[in-house]
Amino acid sequence: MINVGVLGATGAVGQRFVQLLANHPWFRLTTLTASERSAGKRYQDVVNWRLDVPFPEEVGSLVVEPTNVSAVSDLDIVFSALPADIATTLETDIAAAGVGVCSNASSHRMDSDVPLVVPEVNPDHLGLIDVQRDRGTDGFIVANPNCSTIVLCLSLAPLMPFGFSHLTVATMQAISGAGFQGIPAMEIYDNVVPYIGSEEEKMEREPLKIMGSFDGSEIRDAPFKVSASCHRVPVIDGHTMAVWADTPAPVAEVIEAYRTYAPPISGLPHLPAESVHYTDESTRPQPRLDRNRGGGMTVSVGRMREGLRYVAMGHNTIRGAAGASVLNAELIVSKKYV
Ligand SMILES: NC(=O)C1=CN([C@@H]2O[C@H](COP(=O)(O)OP(=O)(O)OC[C@H]3O[C@@H](n4cnc5c(N)ncnc54)[C@H](OP(=O)(O)O)[C@@H]3O)[C@@H](O)[C@H]2O)C=CC1
Ligand SMILES: N[C@@H](CC(=O)OP(=O)(O)O)C(=O)O
Repeated sequence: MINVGVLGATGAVGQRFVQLLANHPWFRLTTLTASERSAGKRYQDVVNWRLDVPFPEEVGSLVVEPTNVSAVSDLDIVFSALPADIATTLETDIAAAGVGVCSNASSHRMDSDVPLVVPEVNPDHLGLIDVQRDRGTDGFIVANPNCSTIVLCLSLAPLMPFGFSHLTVATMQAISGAGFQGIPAMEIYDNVVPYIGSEEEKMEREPLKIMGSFDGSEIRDAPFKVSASCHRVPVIDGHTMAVWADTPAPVAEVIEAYRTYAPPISGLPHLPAESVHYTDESTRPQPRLDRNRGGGMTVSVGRMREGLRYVAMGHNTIRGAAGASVLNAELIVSKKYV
């Protein structure tokens, strides 16, 4: 068993980490951290458990640690669900102390030596860990992308062989994406908010790195352009997006590619049976009906039309956040980096 911890374990993403790690077959969850407000108390006494799954009693008596290097320096891997401003320095310091950091935070995603990984899409980018280790530490940072970016990139995986030069995407993002304190009920109930700070910029640049090529020392960006418009909608979990790609590929061939898509990895506990599920139903995918497919790890795609136009949807705090990091860690272990 590999000893792991969660930074920011009381938050929206932190709770998902705890859900996924409490009974993990490879990882032993020994350490939970949060802010000074929560430190020193038992997790079950301090966490306001808001997930739609039962509280994992087995970790309830763990005492929450303050979030600092010494709290986690004897672990093999830490999962970071910290606000980005806190993650920036802390993740670097933890990696320098010899610990592997699998991060949800946006702080290091675009660093040239940090792999930005979706395991089914760019598992080879983990080679950047060796570039980080050339600096003389066993520790490393591996980031997972923004939650909307992950759903978009998985939905693109079967489409890549057809080629395109310009993507347009309009998102409908769940309120859990803003964190537990993120958006007041009075703003989102009976409403749509057509702005999410920095989200469009992330969706426009992260896919180019993820879909880029790795030559053993650096990533060369993929040669397409993304135009994004991001919107908050009154859905609890599940980011939906309408996508337009400028390819003349025949719809029937594209749908067949989705149906037969097989990722280049296997044998990881959180790899779902289907990473991308194509549905023929004209009113799907829908967040309420489809977000828990594959334990929340499957991205659902439908409404493929000439143009090429389609709709994609994925669970933002599982596939888009905690589940993405856990799958990254499983890939890291399977490739013997830990
Ligand atoms: N929500 C989502 O869908 C996604 C979120 N992310 C990213 O994941 C990270 C966490 O987001 P989310 O879970 O939504 O945020 P939340 O606000 O729900 O949780 C924040 C967590 O960080 C802790 N924390 C806050 N301030 C400090 C501090 N000064 N020192 C140490 N710990 C602190 C909190 O502890 P306490 O309870 O004690 O205050 C809590 O555990 C962010 O970087 C976010 O951008 C990434 C992808 C998707
Ligand atoms: N901004 C995303 C969630 C998030 O925190 O993204 P990032 O990890 O890129 O900061 C949303 O609101 O749905």
